[in-house]
Amino acid sequence: MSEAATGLIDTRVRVAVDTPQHSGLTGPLDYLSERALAPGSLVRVPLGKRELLGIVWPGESEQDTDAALLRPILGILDGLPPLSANWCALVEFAAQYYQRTVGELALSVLPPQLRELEPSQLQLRLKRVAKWAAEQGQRSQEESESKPELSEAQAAVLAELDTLLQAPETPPPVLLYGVTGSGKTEVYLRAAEHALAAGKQVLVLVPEINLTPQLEARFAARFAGVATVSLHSGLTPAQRLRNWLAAHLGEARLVLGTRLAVFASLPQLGLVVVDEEHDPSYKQQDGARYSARDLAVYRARLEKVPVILGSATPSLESWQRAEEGKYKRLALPQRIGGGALPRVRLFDMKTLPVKKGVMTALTTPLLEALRRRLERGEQSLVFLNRRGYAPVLHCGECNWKSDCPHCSAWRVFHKGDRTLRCHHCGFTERVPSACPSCGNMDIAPLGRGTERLEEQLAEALPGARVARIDADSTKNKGELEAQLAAVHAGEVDILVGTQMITKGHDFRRITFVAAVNPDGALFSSDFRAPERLFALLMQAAGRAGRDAEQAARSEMWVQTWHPEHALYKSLTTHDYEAFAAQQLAERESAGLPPYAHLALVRAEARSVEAAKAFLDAAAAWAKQLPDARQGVLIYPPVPMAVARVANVERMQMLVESSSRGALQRLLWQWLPELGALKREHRGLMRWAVDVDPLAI
Ligand SMILES: Nc1ncnc2c1ncn2[C@@H]1O[C@H](COP(=O)(O)OP(=O)(O)OP(=O)(O)O)[C@@H](O)[C@H]1O
Ligand SMILES: [Zn+2]
Repeated sequence: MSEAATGLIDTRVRVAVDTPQHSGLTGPLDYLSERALAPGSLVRVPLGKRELLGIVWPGESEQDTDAALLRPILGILDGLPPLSANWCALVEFAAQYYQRTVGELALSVLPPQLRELEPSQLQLRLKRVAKWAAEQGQRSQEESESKPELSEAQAAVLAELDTLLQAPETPPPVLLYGVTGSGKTEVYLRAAEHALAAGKQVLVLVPEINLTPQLEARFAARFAGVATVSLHSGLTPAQRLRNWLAAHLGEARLVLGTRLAVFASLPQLGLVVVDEEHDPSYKQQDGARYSARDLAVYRARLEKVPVILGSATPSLESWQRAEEGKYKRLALPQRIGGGALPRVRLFDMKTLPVKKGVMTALTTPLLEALRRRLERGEQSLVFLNRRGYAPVLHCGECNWKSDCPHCSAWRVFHKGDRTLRCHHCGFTERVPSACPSCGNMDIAPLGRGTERLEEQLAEALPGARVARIDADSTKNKGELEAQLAAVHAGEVDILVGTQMITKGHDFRRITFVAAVNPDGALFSSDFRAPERLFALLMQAAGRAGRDAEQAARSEMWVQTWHPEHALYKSLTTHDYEAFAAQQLAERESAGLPPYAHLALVRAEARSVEAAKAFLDAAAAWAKQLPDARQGVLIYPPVPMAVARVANVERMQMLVESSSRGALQRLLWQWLPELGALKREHRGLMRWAVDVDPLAI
């Protein structure tokens, strides 16, 4: 030890650490080590007065700094194989593309517990993982469920996949475009089976935690004896570390997870699947605002493995790439067993007799339709994308409304626990018994959310078993599983819920789906709102008639004031392709993604003026960069849709270019300056950049 210490202490290593943003340190830092360390090794290093976890980063250290100024590393997490070069390359790309530092991103995607682990604790964890893997292996393959016979379309898709896999070059990303209920999951299972049999690890991404149990069960049933782990934010820190280690050590062969799983360490990765690839949840909304779908594609290319993006309503970005031939499109145009998609009926709200006051969502014809299903013993699903009892409470005397004192938003009335709750900042109070402004006792809810809809349905249809699934009804662990199980078991007649119930679930008994108030998104200022609405309604429709025997009489009911709208016309014919073509044409003529590339620079401050002053100054600085600004347009700052949250004013500035490269070049030169600029703007609290933002 002492010999090595004297002889080799000056071996330089580059280490990625999570340096605080204000430190101005952006790249990996140089340290001294007693011995050369493989890139990807985990080490403990000093930074200021602290001791941090770091990753030995690939690449050359800066030889010109004086070795006497460098500090030695403090320890090595022995027994842990290094992170692969591909993993480091993925993180490096993501950090660059989304404008973060490598160290920050790398450390933020590792399980948090890894940071505090003593070497002795690590040894213990490693032993436990080995034991867990041995137990998993004991279930015999024979316990696996039998495989269904493939439909013709599934077989054709798999044959094409096979050809792609056998070609010598890296396969292009595959866009699996399959209508709802067409058996996309079976394709994932078969593709996974191939990869597993070839000794590879498989990564499957799903958009939301609430879809993981169902998928986990399907994979577990098919692959008994194959060590499987999940990775998502609902795990305890200990579970997350264990699962991450299992994947990193190659013990877990199958990894299922939400967006953060795209960064799982998978030394033998052989296949990536992104289910419901259009889903907005794949975009991280704070910190490094990455798109897990896009990174999955990047990672697959890096590792030279196939990636399957599956959806009934692909994102327009992916669809466009398939149209250009950059992605290989494989289609499953029919439902399994020949079941039809539900007939879509647009109900024109204008045909209702005009009455004073709030319109009811439960129109007489809708109640009739629900009653018919009840009589036949069939299930219905009623979809409303707004939770709570009513979005606002209102006083008819003085016009008081339940606004949030801290946000530019209403507080939502939750009847169950008699609270007024702000869905933006969380500010919660008990419902006042009289108007806080004039004392009038008669304050009334305006509009409706799922809670009220549930109540009204139960009143209007006595005897019907009505259940509600939304973020409020599923707060506690196990509630969602229990509620879904009740639906599957036929213990529910009418299921009310938010978009949570429209995605992915393989409900077998539902023959009727109603969207009671979907118009809101038609006229939104966000150019992606129609795309999201269309996908949501197609997904919702997709929950009906999944059992081929009932498919013929399955129906979707859409209550709208705008039945003539092109979006609804495409919905009635289940014509995603027509909708996509129309939207893409609009986007092209308006110069919007995927024909242009966007970034948002956001600022948060105590006052509107401070936020605006910072963004104005930032824009002025960028205008001095003639080279970088080539072909890049910077728009004036505007308030965000919800301008004030928790007493913070939020503004944003759109940056646009038809060239991804030009946009990236500008951001690279520009953003490092904003740190210095922030110091000159005292009122500014935070700024951030969102590359490829989803919501504008
Ligand atoms: N080849 C097959 N033979 C019999 N049943 C099948 C076959 N393939 C899939 N299924 C069944 O068909 C149903 C629908 O399949 P799946 O849930 O995979 O559809 P999907 O395309 O993922 O739909 P969604 O987009 O709505 O999630 C499932 O119950 C599945 O078990
Ligand atoms: Zn609030």
